[in-house]
Amino acid sequence: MSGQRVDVKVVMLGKEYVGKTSLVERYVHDRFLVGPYQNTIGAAFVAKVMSVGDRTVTLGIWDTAGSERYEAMSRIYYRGAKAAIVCYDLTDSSSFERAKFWVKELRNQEEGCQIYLCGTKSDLLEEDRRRRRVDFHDVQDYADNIKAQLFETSSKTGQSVDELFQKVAEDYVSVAAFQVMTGEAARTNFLPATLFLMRQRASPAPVSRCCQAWKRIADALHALTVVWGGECKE
Ligand SMILES: Nc1nc2c(ncn2[C@@H]2O[C@H](COP(=O)(O)OP(=O)(O)OP(=O)(O)O)[C@@H](O)[C@H]2O)c(=O)[nH]1
Repeated sequence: MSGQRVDVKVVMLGKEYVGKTSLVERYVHDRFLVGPYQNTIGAAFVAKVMSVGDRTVTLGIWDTAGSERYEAMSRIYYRGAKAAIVCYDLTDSSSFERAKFWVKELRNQEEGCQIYLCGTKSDLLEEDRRRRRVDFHDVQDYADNIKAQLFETSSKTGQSVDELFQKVAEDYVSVAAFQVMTGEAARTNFLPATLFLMRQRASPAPVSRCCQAWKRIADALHALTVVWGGECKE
């Protein structure tokens, strides 16, 4: 990991053999490894620096093991993730059921995590349409329901792989910009709201002029303290 600062924690989830590692390999190293399948054990981490407009964003990608044997471990890796790429194999309907399992988990455990559904191995459908086992429209309806984005990719040809990760980074940048904006709004609204509260609290009880003057000074000092304290918290 070499202590690199990561902007977005991304976790890859999905049944074993759906092609999570191949997706990461294609995106990070632009290659497709052929040869005997090697299942991931535990999880693997890789960071990739990319650009979104004039911003540099570092994605920290956790590639988890799909085998149910490692399910408990995968849970550790999605903690605090800003984005989850939930993969299923377009030629294997059971892998889509497993994807739904992960979506449910994320919805229950990681509210702030943006979900990207990814149907893998689309090249196999190019070869033979009849191999499709997961209907595009069904998944699109499901994705709309859970407010997820849907991609169909091929790590073999590279189809839509860059687009998927680019979207993850772009969404991160726009959400971060939105948070800065709303943070600003909260700060600018803070002052008038505080003063309004101070005014409510300062409604005068019948006291002497001298007491009133001291009270005003005390209120003003208190208002300053509250405003100052609020600004420091930002
Ligand atoms: N044709 C084709 N085969 C793919 C594609 N992606 C992955 N595969 C193959 O599918 C098998 C599983 O790929 P992996 O990337 O290892 O799958 P995984 O989801 O990481 O598997 P686990 O580590 O067990 O969770 C390998 O034999 C890959 O070569 C693809 O886009 N097209």
